[in-house]
Amino acid sequence: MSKTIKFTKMHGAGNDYIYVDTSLYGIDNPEAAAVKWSDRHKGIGSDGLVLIDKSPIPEADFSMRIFNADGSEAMMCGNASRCIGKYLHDKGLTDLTEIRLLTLSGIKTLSLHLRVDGTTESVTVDMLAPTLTCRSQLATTDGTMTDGEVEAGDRTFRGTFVSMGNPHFVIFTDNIDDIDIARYGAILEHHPLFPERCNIEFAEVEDNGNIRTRVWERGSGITMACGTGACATAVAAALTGRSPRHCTIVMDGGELDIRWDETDGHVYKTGPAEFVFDGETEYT
Ligand SMILES: N[C@H](CCC[C@H](N)C(=O)O)C(=O)O
Repeated sequence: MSKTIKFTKMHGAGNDYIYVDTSLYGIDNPEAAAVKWSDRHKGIGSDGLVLIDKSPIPEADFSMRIFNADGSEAMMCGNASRCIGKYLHDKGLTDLTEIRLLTLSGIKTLSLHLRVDGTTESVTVDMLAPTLTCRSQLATTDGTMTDGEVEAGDRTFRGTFVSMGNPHFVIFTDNIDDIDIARYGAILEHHPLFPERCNIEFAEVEDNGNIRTRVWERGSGITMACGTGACATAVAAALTGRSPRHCTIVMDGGELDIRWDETDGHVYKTGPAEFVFDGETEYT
């Protein structure tokens, strides 16, 4: 028995997702829906599927789940969290401009920056503190890696592990355009070093201090931007002395402002959130 589902397409710096309010539409197989709907030729086309709901606990206002284009569920999505803030406010589902969002990696606070007409121009998200030691996500003896060597096919890369709930491996290079990201990103995503697979960032610190970063996302491949990846890149750059704790991450789809706060240790990410279109699709 099929039913009509209303969805909204949005993107954060080009990282585009399909958003469904599951307080209105039950999606009992989100993994399969994510695969079907993300297909850019036979489906709606997106980097994945984001489900929004009311929070089941009083400590948060709303909740989110995120599924990559391959159907795998992730702990968190930085770009989607900003779009959720815009979605909830601009669709009149809340008049809060500080929204507590429950995710699988904790409660993130979204601070909306509104235009004169009241619509959401950009959003700052308290992404909480990074995790630098995580034996379940990094198979080293101590669960950490800072500028460590990893073999990937015919190349050796040096990278730093940072978890923002979801795992990231940040590789700094002097020439980002010299790296075949589709080839080496795919190898590294599935590297035995990463028991839960991994998001892979390739980053080049530019003369003006900005960090140009391209990303191969776990479960979605090359995307135009990755919010948690931008946070991980900024943390890895500060950790290894390549950048101060406040920097701009320049991704293919746009720029994200990242600040790793010295006082509370949290990472604050500010960036755009764009509405693309509302649509309907059949769900069986
Ligand atoms: N591919 C990621 C989830 C999406 C994160 C990304 N799109 C972001 O903006 O943080 C993972 O499997 O951990």
